Amino acid sequence: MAEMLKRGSPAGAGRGPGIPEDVPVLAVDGLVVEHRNRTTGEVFRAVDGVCLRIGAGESAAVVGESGSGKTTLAMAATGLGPRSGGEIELLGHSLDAIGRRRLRELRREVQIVFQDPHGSLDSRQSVRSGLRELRGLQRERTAWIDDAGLLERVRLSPDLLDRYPHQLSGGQAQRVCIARALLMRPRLIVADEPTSGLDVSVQADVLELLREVRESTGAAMLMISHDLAVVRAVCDTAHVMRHGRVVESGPCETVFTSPADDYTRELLAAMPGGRWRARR
Ligand SMILES: Nc1ncnc2c1ncn2[C@@H]1O[C@H](COP(=O)(O)OP(=O)(O)OP(=O)(O)O)[C@@H](O)[C@H]1O
Repeated sequence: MAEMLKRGSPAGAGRGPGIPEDVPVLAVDGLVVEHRNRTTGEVFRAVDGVCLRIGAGESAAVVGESGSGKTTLAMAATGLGPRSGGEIELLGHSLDAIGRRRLRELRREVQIVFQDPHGSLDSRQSVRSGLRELRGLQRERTAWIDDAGLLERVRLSPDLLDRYPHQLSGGQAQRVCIARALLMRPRLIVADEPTSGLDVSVQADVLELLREVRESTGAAMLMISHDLAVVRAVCDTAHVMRHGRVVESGPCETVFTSPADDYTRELLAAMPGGRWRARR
Protein backbone atom coordinates (compact mmCIF):
# COMPACT_ATOMS: atom_id res chain seq x y z
CA MET A 1 0.00 0.00 0.00
CA ALA A 2 2.80 2.40 0.88
CA GLU A 3 4.19 1.75 -2.60
CA MET A 4 0.85 2.49 -4.18
CA LEU A 5 0.68 5.75 -2.29
CA LYS A 6 4.18 6.68 -3.37
CA ARG A 7 3.35 6.23 -7.04
CA GLY A 8 2.14 9.54 -8.39
CA SER A 9 3.33 11.38 -5.30
CA PRO A 10 1.96 14.89 -5.20
CA ALA A 11 4.75 16.97 -6.66
CA GLY A 12 5.46 19.89 -4.39
CA ALA A 13 4.22 18.19 -1.24
CA GLY A 14 6.58 17.95 1.70
CA ARG A 15 8.95 20.88 2.13
CA GLY A 16 8.39 22.43 -1.24
CA PRO A 17 10.75 24.80 -2.98
CA GLY A 18 12.43 27.58 -1.07
CA ILE A 19 11.68 26.26 2.40
CA PRO A 20 14.78 25.04 4.27
CA GLU A 21 14.55 21.71 6.09
CA ASP A 22 15.13 23.28 9.50
CA VAL A 23 12.19 25.68 9.28
CA PRO A 24 9.30 24.27 11.30
CA VAL A 25 6.07 23.72 9.43
CA LEU A 26 4.36 25.37 12.37
CA ALA A 27 5.83 27.42 15.21
CA VAL A 28 3.54 28.84 17.85
CA ASP A 29 4.71 31.12 20.61
CA GLY A 30 2.63 32.24 23.58
CA LEU A 31 -0.67 31.62 21.81
CA VAL A 32 -3.73 32.95 23.63
CA VAL A 33 -7.36 32.55 22.61
CA GLU A 34 -9.98 34.25 24.72
CA HIS A 35 -13.74 34.10 24.50
CA ARG A 36 -15.89 36.83 25.97
CA ASN A 37 -19.28 35.91 27.32
CA ARG A 38 -21.65 38.39 25.68
CA THR A 39 -24.04 38.48 28.61
CA THR A 40 -21.68 38.68 31.57
CA GLY A 41 -18.67 40.19 29.74
CA GLU A 42 -16.53 37.59 31.47
CA VAL A 43 -13.43 36.52 29.58
CA PHE A 44 -12.56 32.85 29.32
CA ARG A 45 -9.10 31.74 28.18
CA ALA A 46 -9.56 28.63 26.05
CA VAL A 47 -5.87 28.68 25.10
CA ASP A 48 -3.46 30.17 27.58
CA GLY A 49 0.08 30.88 26.39
CA VAL A 50 0.78 27.76 24.36
CA CYS A 51 4.11 27.20 22.58
CA LEU A 52 4.33 24.48 19.96
CA ARG A 53 6.68 23.46 17.16
CA ILE A 54 6.00 20.95 14.44
CA GLY A 55 8.93 20.06 12.22
CA ALA A 56 8.88 18.92 8.61
CA GLY A 57 7.23 15.52 8.31
CA GLU A 58 6.61 15.36 12.05
CA SER A 59 3.42 13.96 13.43
CA ALA A 60 2.41 15.75 16.60
CA ALA A 61 -0.58 15.14 18.81
CA VAL A 62 -2.47 17.42 21.12
CA VAL A 63 -4.16 15.29 23.75
CA GLY A 64 -6.37 16.17 26.67
CA GLU A 65 -9.86 15.75 27.96
CA SER A 66 -12.92 17.34 26.42
CA GLY A 67 -12.93 21.12 26.78
CA SER A 68 -9.19 21.41 27.41
CA GLY A 69 -8.80 23.64 24.34
CA LYS A 70 -7.38 21.23 21.74
CA THR A 71 -9.58 22.26 18.81
CA THR A 72 -9.37 25.95 19.66
CA LEU A 73 -5.57 25.64 19.75
CA ALA A 74 -5.38 23.82 16.42
CA MET A 75 -7.67 26.27 14.65
CA ALA A 76 -5.90 29.34 16.00
CA ALA A 77 -2.43 27.87 15.45
CA THR A 78 -3.12 27.31 11.79
CA GLY A 79 -4.62 30.74 11.27
CA LEU A 80 -8.07 29.25 10.77
CA GLY A 81 -9.54 30.33 14.08
CA PRO A 82 -9.46 33.50 16.17
CA ARG A 83 -6.35 34.43 18.17
CA SER A 84 -6.15 36.93 21.02
CA GLY A 85 -2.37 36.94 21.43
CA GLY A 86 0.91 35.23 20.64
CA GLU A 87 2.84 34.62 17.46
CA ILE A 88 2.45 32.06 14.74
CA GLU A 89 4.79 31.11 11.95
CA LEU A 90 3.51 28.86 9.23
CA LEU A 91 6.27 27.50 6.98
CA GLY A 92 8.57 30.22 8.24
CA HIS A 93 6.14 33.08 7.60
CA SER A 94 4.81 35.10 10.49
CA LEU A 95 1.05 35.34 10.10
CA ASP A 96 1.28 38.93 11.36
CA ALA A 97 3.80 40.00 8.76
CA ILE A 98 2.14 38.86 5.57
CA GLY A 99 -0.67 40.28 3.50
CA ARG A 100 -4.09 38.73 2.98
CA ARG A 101 -3.18 37.15 -0.32
CA ARG A 102 -0.11 35.37 1.04
CA LEU A 103 -2.15 34.35 4.07
CA ARG A 104 -4.74 32.78 1.78
CA GLU A 105 -2.00 30.92 -0.06
CA LEU A 106 -0.45 29.69 3.17
CA ARG A 107 -3.79 28.51 4.48
CA ARG A 108 -4.02 26.20 1.49
CA GLU A 109 -0.94 24.45 2.84
CA VAL A 110 -3.07 23.32 5.77
CA GLN A 111 -5.87 20.82 5.30
CA ILE A 112 -8.17 19.63 8.02
CA VAL A 113 -9.82 16.26 8.50
CA PHE A 114 -12.68 16.56 10.97
CA GLN A 115 -14.33 14.10 13.31
CA ASP A 116 -17.63 13.91 11.46
CA PRO A 117 -16.97 13.06 7.82
CA HIS A 118 -20.60 13.31 6.78
CA GLY A 119 -20.81 16.76 8.35
CA SER A 120 -17.70 17.82 6.42
CA LEU A 121 -19.08 16.83 3.02
CA ASP A 122 -21.75 18.76 1.15
CA SER A 123 -24.79 16.49 1.13
CA ARG A 124 -25.91 17.92 -2.24
CA GLN A 125 -22.71 17.01 -4.02
CA SER A 126 -21.54 13.65 -5.31
CA VAL A 127 -17.93 12.79 -4.56
CA ARG A 128 -17.06 13.68 -8.15
CA SER A 129 -18.76 17.07 -8.16
CA GLY A 130 -17.17 17.92 -4.79
CA LEU A 131 -13.75 17.16 -6.22
CA ARG A 132 -14.57 19.15 -9.36
CA GLU A 133 -15.38 22.15 -7.20
CA LEU A 134 -12.10 21.84 -5.31
CA ARG A 135 -10.18 21.53 -8.56
CA GLY A 136 -11.91 24.64 -9.85
CA LEU A 137 -10.56 26.61 -6.90
CA GLN A 138 -6.99 25.39 -7.34
CA ARG A 139 -6.42 24.15 -10.86
CA GLU A 140 -2.63 23.90 -10.90
CA ARG A 141 -2.32 22.59 -7.43
CA THR A 142 -4.80 19.78 -7.98
CA ALA A 143 -3.74 18.71 -11.48
CA TRP A 144 -1.25 16.10 -10.24
CA ILE A 145 -3.77 13.27 -10.09
CA ASP A 146 -7.14 12.36 -11.61
CA ASP A 147 -10.23 11.50 -9.56
CA ALA A 148 -9.96 7.74 -9.99
CA GLY A 149 -6.26 7.79 -9.04
CA LEU A 150 -7.03 9.93 -6.02
CA LEU A 151 -9.67 7.54 -4.76
CA GLU A 152 -7.30 4.64 -5.29
CA ARG A 153 -4.78 6.44 -3.11
CA VAL A 154 -7.23 6.28 -0.22
CA ARG A 155 -8.22 2.71 -1.05
CA LEU A 156 -11.64 3.53 -2.44
CA SER A 157 -13.10 2.22 -5.66
CA PRO A 158 -13.62 4.84 -8.39
CA ASP A 159 -17.18 3.43 -8.54
CA LEU A 160 -17.89 5.62 -5.50
CA LEU A 161 -17.27 8.82 -7.45
CA ASP A 162 -20.94 9.19 -8.31
CA ARG A 163 -22.21 8.54 -4.82
CA TYR A 164 -23.57 11.19 -2.49
CA PRO A 165 -22.39 11.42 1.13
CA HIS A 166 -25.47 9.62 2.49
CA GLN A 167 -24.62 6.68 0.23
CA LEU A 168 -21.20 6.29 1.87
CA SER A 169 -20.38 4.51 5.10
CA GLY A 170 -18.62 6.53 7.80
CA GLY A 171 -15.27 4.97 6.91
CA GLN A 172 -15.77 5.63 3.19
CA ALA A 173 -16.83 9.22 3.86
CA GLN A 174 -13.74 9.80 6.02
CA ARG A 175 -11.56 8.38 3.23
CA VAL A 176 -13.20 10.84 0.84
CA CYS A 177 -12.35 13.65 3.28
CA ILE A 178 -8.75 12.44 3.43
CA ALA A 179 -8.68 12.26 -0.37
CA ARG A 180 -9.93 15.84 -0.60
CA ALA A 181 -7.21 16.95 1.81
CA LEU A 182 -4.57 14.99 -0.09
CA LEU A 183 -5.67 16.50 -3.41
CA MET A 184 -4.60 19.94 -2.14
CA ARG A 185 -1.03 18.72 -1.47
CA PRO A 186 -0.91 20.17 2.05
CA ARG A 187 2.27 20.68 4.03
CA LEU A 188 0.31 20.19 7.22
CA ILE A 189 -2.67 17.95 7.85
CA VAL A 190 -4.72 18.75 10.93
CA ALA A 191 -6.73 15.71 11.97
CA ASP A 192 -9.31 16.60 14.61
CA GLU A 193 -10.47 13.37 16.27
CA PRO A 194 -10.48 11.75 12.81
CA THR A 195 -11.66 8.33 13.95
CA SER A 196 -13.84 9.01 16.97
CA GLY A 197 -17.01 9.23 14.85
CA LEU A 198 -16.31 5.93 13.08
CA ASP A 199 -17.14 2.32 13.82
CA VAL A 200 -14.40 0.64 15.80
CA SER A 201 -13.99 -1.83 12.93
CA VAL A 202 -12.76 0.85 10.52
CA GLN A 203 -10.88 3.12 12.91
CA ALA A 204 -7.56 1.30 12.58
CA ASP A 205 -7.75 1.33 8.77
CA VAL A 206 -8.39 5.06 8.66
CA LEU A 207 -5.51 5.71 11.05
CA GLU A 208 -3.23 3.53 8.98
CA LEU A 209 -4.29 5.46 5.89
CA LEU A 210 -3.50 8.79 7.53
CA ARG A 211 -0.10 7.49 8.55
CA GLU A 212 0.62 6.28 5.02
CA VAL A 213 -0.59 9.50 3.42
CA ARG A 214 1.67 11.46 5.72
CA GLU A 215 4.68 9.27 5.06
CA SER A 216 4.21 9.21 1.31
CA THR A 217 3.67 12.95 0.94
CA GLY A 218 6.07 14.20 3.61
CA ALA A 219 3.29 16.34 5.09
CA ALA A 220 3.44 17.06 8.79
CA MET A 221 0.43 16.23 10.92
CA LEU A 222 -1.23 17.79 13.92
CA MET A 223 -3.57 15.23 15.41
CA ILE A 224 -6.11 16.22 18.02
CA SER A 225 -7.36 13.41 20.15
CA HIS A 226 -8.49 12.41 23.58
CA ASP A 227 -7.62 8.81 22.71
CA LEU A 228 -4.05 8.03 23.65
CA ALA A 229 -4.14 4.73 21.78
CA VAL A 230 -4.85 6.59 18.56
CA VAL A 231 -2.08 9.07 19.26
CA ARG A 232 0.45 6.43 20.04
CA ALA A 233 -0.34 4.58 16.82
CA VAL A 234 0.21 7.58 14.58
CA CYS A 235 2.22 10.33 16.26
CA ASP A 236 5.87 11.00 17.07
CA THR A 237 5.31 13.65 19.70
CA ALA A 238 2.54 14.46 22.14
CA HIS A 239 1.50 17.71 23.79
CA VAL A 240 -0.77 17.20 26.76
CA MET A 241 -3.29 19.99 27.26
CA ARG A 242 -5.21 20.94 30.35
CA HIS A 243 -7.34 24.04 30.94
CA GLY A 244 -5.86 25.73 27.88
CA ARG A 245 -2.24 25.09 28.78
CA VAL A 246 0.25 22.52 27.56
CA VAL A 247 1.35 20.74 30.72
CA GLU A 248 3.70 18.25 29.13
CA SER A 249 5.36 17.74 25.73
CA GLY A 250 7.72 15.13 24.37
CA PRO A 251 8.13 12.02 22.27
CA CYS A 252 5.04 9.80 22.60
CA GLU A 253 7.06 6.96 24.09
CA THR A 254 8.40 9.19 26.86
CA VAL A 255 5.13 10.96 27.57
CA PHE A 256 3.18 7.71 27.72
CA THR A 257 5.65 5.54 29.58
CA SER A 258 7.35 8.07 31.86
CA PRO A 259 4.96 10.98 32.21
CA ALA A 260 6.35 13.91 34.13
CA ASP A 261 3.03 15.54 34.93
CA ASP A 262 0.33 14.30 37.30
CA TYR A 263 -2.39 15.14 34.80
CA THR A 264 -0.75 12.97 32.11
CA ARG A 265 -0.68 10.13 34.65
CA GLU A 266 -4.38 10.66 35.29
CA LEU A 267 -5.13 10.53 31.57
CA LEU A 268 -3.14 7.33 31.22
CA ALA A 269 -4.82 5.78 34.22
CA ALA A 270 -8.23 6.63 32.76
CA MET A 271 -7.52 4.73 29.57
CA PRO A 272 -9.67 1.68 28.98
CA GLY A 273 -7.92 -1.40 30.31
CA GLY A 274 -5.04 0.73 31.59
CA ARG A 275 -3.16 -0.20 28.45
CA TRP A 276 -0.13 1.91 29.19
CA ARG A 277 0.82 1.88 32.77
CA ALA A 278 2.88 4.93 33.53
CA ARG A 279 6.11 4.45 35.41
CA ARG A 280 6.26 6.52 38.54
N1 LIG B 1 -16.75 30.34 20.49
C1 LIG B 1 -16.64 30.03 21.77
N2 LIG B 1 -17.15 30.84 22.72
C2 LIG B 1 -17.01 30.54 24.02
N3 LIG B 1 -16.36 29.46 24.48
C3 LIG B 1 -15.83 28.63 23.59
C4 LIG B 1 -15.93 28.86 22.18
N4 LIG B 1 -15.28 27.84 21.54
C5 LIG B 1 -14.81 27.03 22.51
N5 LIG B 1 -15.15 27.50 23.73
C6 LIG B 1 -14.80 26.89 25.01
O1 LIG B 1 -13.40 26.74 25.02
C7 LIG B 1 -13.03 25.53 25.69
C8 LIG B 1 -12.17 24.70 24.79
O2 LIG B 1 -12.96 24.17 23.73
P1 LIG B 1 -12.34 23.19 22.65
O3 LIG B 1 -13.43 22.77 21.74
O4 LIG B 1 -11.14 23.83 22.05
O5 LIG B 1 -11.87 21.97 23.56
P2 LIG B 1 -11.47 20.52 23.11
O6 LIG B 1 -10.35 20.11 24.00
O7 LIG B 1 -11.21 20.49 21.64
O8 LIG B 1 -12.77 19.71 23.47
P3 LIG B 1 -13.48 18.51 22.70
O9 LIG B 1 -12.54 17.34 22.80
O10 LIG B 1 -14.74 18.30 23.47
O11 LIG B 1 -13.71 18.98 21.29
C9 LIG B 1 -14.33 24.85 26.08
O12 LIG B 1 -14.59 25.15 27.42
C10 LIG B 1 -15.35 25.49 25.19
O13 LIG B 1 -16.61 25.50 25.79
